[in-house]
Amino acid sequence: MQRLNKHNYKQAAVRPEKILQFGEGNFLRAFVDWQVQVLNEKTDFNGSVVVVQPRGSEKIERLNQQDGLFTLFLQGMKDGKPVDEHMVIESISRGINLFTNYEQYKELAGKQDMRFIISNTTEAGIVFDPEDRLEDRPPRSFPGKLTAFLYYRFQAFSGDDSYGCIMIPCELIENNGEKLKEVVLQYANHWNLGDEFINWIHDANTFCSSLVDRIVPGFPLDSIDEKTAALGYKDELMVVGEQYHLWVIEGPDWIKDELPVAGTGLNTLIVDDLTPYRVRKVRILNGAHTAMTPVSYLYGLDTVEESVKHQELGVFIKELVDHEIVPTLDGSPEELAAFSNEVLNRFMNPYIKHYLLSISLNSISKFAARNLPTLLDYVNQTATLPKRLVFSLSCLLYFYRGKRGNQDIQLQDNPEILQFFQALWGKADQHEFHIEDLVKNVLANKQLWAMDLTSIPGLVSAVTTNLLNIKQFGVKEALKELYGTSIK
Ligand SMILES: NC(=O)c1ccc[n+]([C@@H]2O[C@H](COP(=O)([O-])OP(=O)(O)OC[C@H]3O[C@@H](n4cnc5c(N)ncnc54)[C@H](O)[C@@H]3O)[C@@H](O)[C@H]2O)c1
Ligand SMILES: O=P(O)(O)OC[C@@H](O)[C@@H](O)[C@H](O)[C@H](O)CO
Repeated sequence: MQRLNKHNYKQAAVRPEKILQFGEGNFLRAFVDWQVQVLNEKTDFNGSVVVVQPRGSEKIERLNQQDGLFTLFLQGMKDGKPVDEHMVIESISRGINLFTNYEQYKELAGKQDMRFIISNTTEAGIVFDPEDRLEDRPPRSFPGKLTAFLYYRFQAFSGDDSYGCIMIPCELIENNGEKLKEVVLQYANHWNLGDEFINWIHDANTFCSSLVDRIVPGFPLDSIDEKTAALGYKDELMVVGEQYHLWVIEGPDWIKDELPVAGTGLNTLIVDDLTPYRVRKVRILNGAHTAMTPVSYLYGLDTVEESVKHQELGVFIKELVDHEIVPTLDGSPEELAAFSNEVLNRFMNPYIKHYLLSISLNSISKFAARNLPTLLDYVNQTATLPKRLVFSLSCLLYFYRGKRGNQDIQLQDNPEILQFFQALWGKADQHEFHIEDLVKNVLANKQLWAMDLTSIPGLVSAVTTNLLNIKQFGVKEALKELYGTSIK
């Protein structure tokens, strides 16, 4: 069977290269590159995307072997109806391998049409690396690469303000635009690029913060044979996402002229302040994902859909959202309720297998970022503990023991975190350590939580009780114990 590329499929329309994209991953392809395709189809945007890989190069080679083409499956509810559609995305013109073709990257910086710079380099990507140098081909970090690109552009146009860029980072961190600008300026100083360049960064360039929302489980490993047979070609870059999408971009109003999303049907908003959108999305959607993962996985389930449809866990998750997350948020209760219902419906998407194990990547820092603020707000507001969130935290500690029954769990987190838990559980399992000591050790670790959680009244005792029940009777029984009786 032939591979998807321009010879076997069709040559994509040649369009000016207006967007540089840091990230070849599933999410950006199913979200940004799809949106660019919609803009090209429905407006006079007429632009294509050049992709560079923030780390490594092997995926860029794969992208070029397919001439930037890939198949996107969008599956889920749209306007109240189930929709299962697929399309070939043609908006990527090429990928540049920064290790072998760095000159192409420098040349691109000098092209007049280039205007937008988009990134998704995970929560770990927007960092300063003092070892990076301008002479590196390429600098290691994403902001190092970006600063070099902006400097080549500044030089190519002799500092002309008309040739600045609009940066729209998609990393799920607070104030991603501001953070990115800060690190770029740090490099500009570190590399002594001069005041003129620094002024040009301020005056000619715009750094927008943005918030993204679309569930993208990625490559359809489970159904690849079936999908390949139906398509009639091989596609190593196939990607599956839900129908729902939201992109909130915090930036000046004039961006609407350059990114003409109005009237396209895209749920892309250009706003003055994205804080309310970010807080509710991260706390409700990501918070529920992260909180359900250790509970459901240890219960014996594998996917989000199974969890929210499960007789007992479905109730647990809904109550966790409705009674513990939502009441801590500012905003109209009706709007928050509508949003959380929509999220739970999206989790029930029958087309999408979203594996709990894939969500479990870096669960400790995710719990700290997505659920701990809720837990603290709840305690401050009610002077009681949110029992479901605390149960989730207890399951999380047990999850990091690395066993579901007799099966090993493929834990994915920083090696130091894994070693920390391994050492504690080793001692607890050998009875050298009481469970309460393990709990105190974990909750007191400021490197995990940026604070000492043992100071929260009653938390050590509640987590210890849960953990003893989980260890002795399993999650199912421990959950019943939590509710006092069996939950319906
Ligand atoms: N998949 C989703 O449903 C979804 C939805 C919204 C947001 N996100 C966010 O996207 C990220 C994952 O992206 P994906 O789902 O496309 O996964 P992916 O593995 O396909 O892509 C990850 C990308 O991040 C880059 N990367 C990883 N670590 C990096 C580092 N330390 N420095 C620089 N670059 C790095 C990789 O090179 C790759 O381009 C997560 O941070 C997640 O929060 C994902
Ligand atoms: O992608 P992660 O690993 O940071 O988090 C897992 C999910 O919570 C996340 O991917 C959501 O599906 C996404 O944020 C929805 O927009």
